Amino acid sequence: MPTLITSRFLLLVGESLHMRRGLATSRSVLLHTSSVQCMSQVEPHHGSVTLSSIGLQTETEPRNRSKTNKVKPLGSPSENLKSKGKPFGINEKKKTFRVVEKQQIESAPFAANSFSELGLPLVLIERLEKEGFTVPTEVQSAAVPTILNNRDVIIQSYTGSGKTLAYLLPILSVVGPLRGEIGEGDSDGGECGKKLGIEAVIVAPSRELGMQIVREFEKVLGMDNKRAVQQLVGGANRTRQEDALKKNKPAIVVGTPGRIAELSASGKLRTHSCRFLVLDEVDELLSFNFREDMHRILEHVGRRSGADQNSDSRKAERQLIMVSATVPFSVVRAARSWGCDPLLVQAKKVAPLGTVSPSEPISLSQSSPSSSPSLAMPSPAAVESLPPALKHYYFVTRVQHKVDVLRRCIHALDAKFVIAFMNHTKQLKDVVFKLEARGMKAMELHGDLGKLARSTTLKKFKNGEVRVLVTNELSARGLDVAECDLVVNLDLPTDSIHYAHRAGRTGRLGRNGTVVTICEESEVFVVKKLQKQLGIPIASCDFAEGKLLVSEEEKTVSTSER
Ligand SMILES: Nc1ncnc2c1ncn2[C@@H]1O[C@H](COP(=O)(O)OP(=O)(O)OP(=O)(O)O)[C@@H](O)[C@H]1O
Repeated sequence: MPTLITSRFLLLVGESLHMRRGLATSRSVLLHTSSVQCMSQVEPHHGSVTLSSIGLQTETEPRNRSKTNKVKPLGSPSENLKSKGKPFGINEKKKTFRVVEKQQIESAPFAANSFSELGLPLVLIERLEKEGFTVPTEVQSAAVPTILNNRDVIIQSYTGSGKTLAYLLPILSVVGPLRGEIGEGDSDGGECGKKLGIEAVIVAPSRELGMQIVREFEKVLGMDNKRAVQQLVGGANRTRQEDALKKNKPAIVVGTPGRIAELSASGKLRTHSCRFLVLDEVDELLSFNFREDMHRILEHVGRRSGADQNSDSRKAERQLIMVSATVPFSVVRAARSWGCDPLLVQAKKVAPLGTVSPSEPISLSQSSPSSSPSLAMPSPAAVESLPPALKHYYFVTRVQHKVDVLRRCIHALDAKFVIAFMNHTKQLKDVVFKLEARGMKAMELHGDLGKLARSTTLKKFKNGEVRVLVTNELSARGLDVAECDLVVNLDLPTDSIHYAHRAGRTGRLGRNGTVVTICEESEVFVVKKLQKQLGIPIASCDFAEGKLLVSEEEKTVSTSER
């Protein structure tokens, strides 16, 4: 064990805002607590890859959709391509944007200068501005024009990079009360006041994520238009949801696979004429757990009843949008089989899916019995699942000291919003009890809790009443708490995909964030494998005088491994 600040261990906390992802220098800087700043300016961007730059300019109408967009978006992407040459723009001047106090945006992923460059209707841009969204992120800059071009897509970009708005905006451009030209200002949501039925179905793997997506829609729609979107999540009162569907006639529904499939099977949710099907966290949705429900959804949403199952018409009826930070090859296969000439949209790249082969996974390599983490090599694509500003460390301790290390870690980093992940629900309570006994406000969040308890806990965490959220995989995907500054793995995640999603709860939208894995000596080899597989440095840490020390040797090793 190191003595205080030896040559082997250098102080870590708040160390270098410039040290990113293994670019560590051998400096030893002593700083207290995490850096605290309020606003940041985004540096001019280096430009993004455009449809034209990859030769997709002419592929504006890849299929014969039965429901083509009636409205040509203002300054549509194809026009932009011709007239400007750089449709998604290169920042020429510095931009400011809203950030949560006490956090700094280090590497904001903004590409275009404004949302108006993306071909969105004016009314929608005005709404965005009102809500403080002025500059699109890179993935939004790439995805919005591609989706407006009627293309089926897989959107893959790291956690917290704004993938929700990346699909929400093109949908709201052509569906619901904010849609362009014909429908502008028509709060009925339909041409000449006529309701068009459900036009977009968004599927998410958990209630929490479903509700979060609904809130994002509501934020953009505004108070007056909130009814255009309805949540259909499991655990909530089904009859009430059915009544609301009848009464409000929403254009967009967001829900979990079970509830959507259930309502669809009972005939209460008519989605045959639906134009958009979005699968958020698609790799999770395609897992075994959701197989039957997802099959029903993929078969029925956006398909006319009686349509020939074997014909291509099932593909032509709807636009399929798949979204995740981690896209294993199984998702590529599903996109090819359920979509029509899908494109892969990443932050700086739009490419045909045909270019992706099983040996080149888009993102993290899929763990399978035959591919142990040790065999997985780091790839540039794997890095794209994790926010660039994240720092990763691990502590070695005995199992009975884990909670104490967690507590000391929180103090050392002065972390205010902490998510601690465990694998077994039963042990969450114990951790909460121990933290509370030491005066640290903590609460548990897991699937065994009722809907009300879950949402109350989440609310308390978000508004700062609770400092530590002790949870399991339920919170690993999609959960957006901008202020979350520390993620702790009290139990090791099962694989690198789970590590990436857990880690992604911090460092959202370019903010700083720290991920600490607390493990036993016998588990260190797993951390090393994760490090290799993800292509990131995960440095060993210890405490000294209440501060975190990082092993300089480990940092060097990690850096060279990348
Ligand atoms: N252009 C933007 N300007 C400012 N804030 C934005 C912008 N786009 C998205 N955000 C905000 O960034 C946060 C993260 O967005 P979002 O949850 O969509 O990320 P994500 O990529 O889907 O993450 P995950 O992979 O974890 O689900 C949200 O709070 C969202 O409101």
